[in-house]
Amino acid sequence: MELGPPGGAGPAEPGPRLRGLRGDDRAASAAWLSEASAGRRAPSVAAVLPAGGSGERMGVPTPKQFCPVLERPLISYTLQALERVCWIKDIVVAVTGENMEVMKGIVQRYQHKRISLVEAGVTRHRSIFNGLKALAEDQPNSKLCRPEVVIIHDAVRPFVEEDVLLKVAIAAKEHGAAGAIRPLVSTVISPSADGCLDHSLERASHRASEMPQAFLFDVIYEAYQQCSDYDLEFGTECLQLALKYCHTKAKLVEGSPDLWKVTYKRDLYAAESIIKERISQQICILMDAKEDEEHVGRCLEEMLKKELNHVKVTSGALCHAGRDLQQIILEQCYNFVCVNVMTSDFEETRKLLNALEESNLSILYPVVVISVHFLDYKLVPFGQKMEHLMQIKEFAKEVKKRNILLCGLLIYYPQLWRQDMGTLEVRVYVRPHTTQPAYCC
Ligand SMILES: Nc1ccn([C@@H]2O[C@H](COP(=O)(O)OP(=O)(O)OP(=O)(O)O)[C@@H](O)[C@H]2O)c(=O)n1
Ligand SMILES: O=C(CO)[C@H](O)[C@H](O)COP(=O)(O)O
Repeated sequence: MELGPPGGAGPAEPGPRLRGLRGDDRAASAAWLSEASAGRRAPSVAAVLPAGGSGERMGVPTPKQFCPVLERPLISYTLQALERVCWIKDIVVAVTGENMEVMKGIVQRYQHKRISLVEAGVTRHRSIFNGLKALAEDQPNSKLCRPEVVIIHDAVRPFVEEDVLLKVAIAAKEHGAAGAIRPLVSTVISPSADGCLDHSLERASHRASEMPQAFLFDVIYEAYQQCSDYDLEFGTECLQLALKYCHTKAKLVEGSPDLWKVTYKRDLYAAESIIKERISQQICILMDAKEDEEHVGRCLEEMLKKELNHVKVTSGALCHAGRDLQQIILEQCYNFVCVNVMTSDFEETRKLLNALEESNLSILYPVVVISVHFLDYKLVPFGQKMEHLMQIKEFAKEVKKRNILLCGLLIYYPQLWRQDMGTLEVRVYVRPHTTQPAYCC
């Protein structure tokens, strides 16, 4: 079952995040990515996401991959993380028949791209095998093609970044198999049948195996085809299958601490706080000037980019940037700076507020909107400008009822300074401590 536009609409921008890659890794990644973006023959890569578990350890009726975190199902964050990676061509998700409609609804609601759904199996290995089968069968009606490299990633590990995906994919191409590892948090011990300690493992020489893992498709598919029923039933390690059935020794790649698997209820709270932390680092700047126009607004944008991790900019009047904005809201951006260069009214800010209200984004978590205007005393007296801008108080009172915190920023910026953009120095705190709407100058 295939969802999303045929051929798979790629993400808007490649956005490779090569942070953390060094020396040879960086060179290999750069080569891989430049081939991918030039449409040349970079290895084709697909991903399989097992999402057919019942989440017994979580102890809630809803399988954990569908549990809401800030109103959005956990699996949607994982899909978002994978579909941002432009060189992953197809994403095959294994879901139980019972949850197939729920999953289709999620794909549709959050407009996930390049997704195909297959029926899960009774164990994780069987679910993964079903995903691989869908990629292996070159069926006439299928848009899926057999990839050269396949990434396997649990649906319940939402914080996977492009750099680790790239590292395991590159290592899999070279070694046949690769997987992310982490240092052990606790020592692993082996109990004997009488419940006493038999022996303990030396912590420093063991590692926790995490996800993502990547394989040459032919290696892991062969391993699953050869796999005994016992291993399909009780096995927990795909790297082990590649070793046991294809004699392929996996390359181990150091992963980040955020790769952990959501397993217990407390993990949902941890996931929520990581998402909130990321939200506070994301900002959308809406600028009513055109992209090529040099203005202090651009200067503000550059400064924000230095301070925050994810800055998105949409330029031009909101009526043109509407689709961009819908997408940004869909990706759960909660901080907006509306820069009014061309006008001194609130038309653009008002359109943004309307779009936010319609989206219901602020139901669970407050949205912050900063409306920025510029002042030149010589052209308009300060008092007059302030009086005009004080209308914002009324808007702010209104939208605060819907959990949108609106405030204004008036920047003194005379014509004289416009030749020298470097003179502007503003610090914008996108999560103001006060919820009192005001204009600061
Ligand atoms: N028959 C199964 C069992 C598990 N999984 C998936 O494999 C991943 C990792 O498994 P795990 O954390 O063990 O998930 P659950 O089996 O759901 O959890 P629990 O063991 O607590 O029941 C999850 O994305 C899960 O949905 C799967 O696709 N098919
Ligand atoms: O960490 C992993 C890879 O090694 C898997 O996520 C883990 O093995 C899944 O196993 P289970 O479904 O039993 O939690």
